[in-house]
Formats: sequence, C-alpha cells, structure tokens
Amino acid sequence: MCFKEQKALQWTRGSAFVIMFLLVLYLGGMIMSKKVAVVTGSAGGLGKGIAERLLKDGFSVMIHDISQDALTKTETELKDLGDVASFVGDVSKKADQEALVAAAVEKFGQLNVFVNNAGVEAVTPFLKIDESELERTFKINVFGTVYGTQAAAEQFIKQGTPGKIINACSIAGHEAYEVLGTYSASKHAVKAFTHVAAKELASKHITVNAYCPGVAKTKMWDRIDAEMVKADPSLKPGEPFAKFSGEIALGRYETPTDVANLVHFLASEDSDYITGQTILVDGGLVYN
Ligand SMILES: NC(=O)c1ccc[n+]([C@@H]2O[C@H](COP(=O)([O-])OP(=O)(O)OC[C@H]3O[C@@H](n4cnc5c(N)ncnc54)[C@H](O)[C@@H]3O)[C@@H](O)[C@H]2O)c1
Ligand SMILES: CC(=O)[C@H](C)O
Repeated sequence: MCFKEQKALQWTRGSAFVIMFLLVLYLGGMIMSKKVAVVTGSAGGLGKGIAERLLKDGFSVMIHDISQDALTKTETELKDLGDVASFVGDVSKKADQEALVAAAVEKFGQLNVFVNNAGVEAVTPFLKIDESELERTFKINVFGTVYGTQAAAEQFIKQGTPGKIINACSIAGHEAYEVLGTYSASKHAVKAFTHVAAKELASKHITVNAYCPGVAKTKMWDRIDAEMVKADPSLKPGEPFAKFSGEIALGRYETPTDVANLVHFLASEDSDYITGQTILVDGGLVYN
C-alpha cells in the first residue's frame, strides 16, 4: 500500500471512530433525556390510565402493584406504547417503596416523576369503625403516600435534579362522606402531607401536588357500591353509585382518562410553578 493509500485508510478509520463516538453519545443522551415516571397501584383503574397517558407523553414508566398477576397482564397490554417495566410491592412498606425507586433507576437510569396512586376504600358506619379498618386504610393511603414521597424525594436529591411528586387525593379529601369516614380522614391526611411536603421540599426544586377525583367507575367504586348496599339494605346494587354520580354537574361519571389528563399536566413542565395544590377533577361535585 502506498503512502497516500495508508493516509486515506487512516482518515477513514478515524472518521468512522468519531462518527461511532458521536452516535454513542447521541443515543446515550436520548436514553438519559427520556423522563422516567413511577405510578403505584397501576395494574388497573385510574393508575393504569395514568401510566398509559405518561407512556404516550414519552415517559419511560415503571408500573407497580401489589397484585403480580394483574400487573403482568397490564405490562403486556401497555408494552406497545413505549418503555414500560413492572415492579411488585406494597406501598404500606417503606422498604418496598425504596426498592421500587431503586428498580426504576436501575432499569431506566433516573427518576423524574413519582405518582402515589395506590389506595383503598373503607365503607363502614361511624360507630362500627374498628382498629383493623383504621390500620389498613391509613397504612396504605397515608403511610404509603409518605413512604413513596420520601423514597422519591431522596432519589431526586441524590440525582441533584428537580422532581415531581403527584398524590392521589379525592373529593373525600375536601369533604367527609357518611360511611366513608375512615377513607375521608385518610384522604384529608394525604392533603395535609401534600401541603407540608411541598413546603419542605420546594428549596430542593421538588414539587408536590395531588389530583382529587370525584366518582370513577373502577373496581374501587364497584366495592364501595356493594358495601353501601350491605350497610343499608333499602338500597339496590348500583344505587349508591348512581346517587353519587347523579350529582355531577357535567352529567357523567369520571373516566381514567379524565384523571390522566390532569396528571399529564402535573407531570409536565407546564406545571413547574405549581406546588402544594390538591386539584379537584370531579366534573363539578365539590366546590372550594
Ligand atoms: N375510583 C374513584 O372514584 C376515586 C375517586 C377519588 C379518588 N380515588 C383514588 O384514586 C386512586 C386509585 O383508585 P382506583 O379507583 O383506580 O382504585 P382501584 O381499587 O380500582 O385500583 C387500585 C390499585 O391499587 C392496588 N393496590 C391496593 N393496595 C395496594 C398496596 N398496598 N400496594 C400497592 N398497590 C396496591 C390495587 O391492587 C389496584 O390495582 C386511589 O388512591 C383512590 O383512593 C379514586
Ligand atoms: C372513591 C372516592 O374517593 C370518591 C368518594 O368517589
């Protein structure tokens, strides 16, 4: 090979190397710049709708639930929408919440949004509320929200990035409903923790807000309806749901998409100047 040919070969190899290097940097940047969201209790109901919307928005999403079977089914359904992975855990256990955040970071490289969606209902006349109902409801709805917020905030601080925490509150966090005393009290506590976490974490560029749905026909409301009928035998199945949703000003019950539209906004840069808010998304039921 003559000197000219050797030079040309060297130049070609050098250019190929530079192009490969830039490509790796570009692809690496693309992967790292893709925002990452965790949604707890997202095997079904409102959480699944939220996960679906965030995937469509371009987030990598870690879905999560206590039910392995339901979670596996949902992951399969969502996988064509984008980067989705799943993690089984119980929100009421601090170690599970820390493991959830660690799994999301290991899988997708970072964390940007954490949605404390998982929650349970409790339907009992006040005089019959017992210790086990109080413990179960508060452990999942309140302890769960606190542990999720702490785990996410610790990660945002470690990353040195801003972060967004979005909690599931309810109309029952603004009003208190008969036979929903324990549940209403738990959602009032979620509202209080949303306020205080927003105040304490603002200096770290972490925002904390909540969505407060009204009446959505998920499995939760199927169970509430059945329990309300049990508590008042004069009611027929479907009547409690019809009564609650019949009072909605916009004339229809809520869908997971209605809730996901608000969470989409709270997870986006458009909500950067909003923190400590518990926003009603109820079609016109509670006004404050
Ligand atoms: N459905 C409504 O009308 C309504 C109204 C206001 C607020 N909310 C709130 O929205 C959230 C979602 O409600 P939904 O109607 O989709 O409920 P849902 O019962 O249909 O779904 C909740 C999901 O959370 C999971 N979950 C329950 N306990 C868990 C735990 N300990 N750890 C992890 N996952 C757990 C369940 O397996 C389920 O997949 C709840 O916080 C609820 O209080 C619902
Ligand atoms: C389930 C819920 O939070 C309201 C009462 O519909």
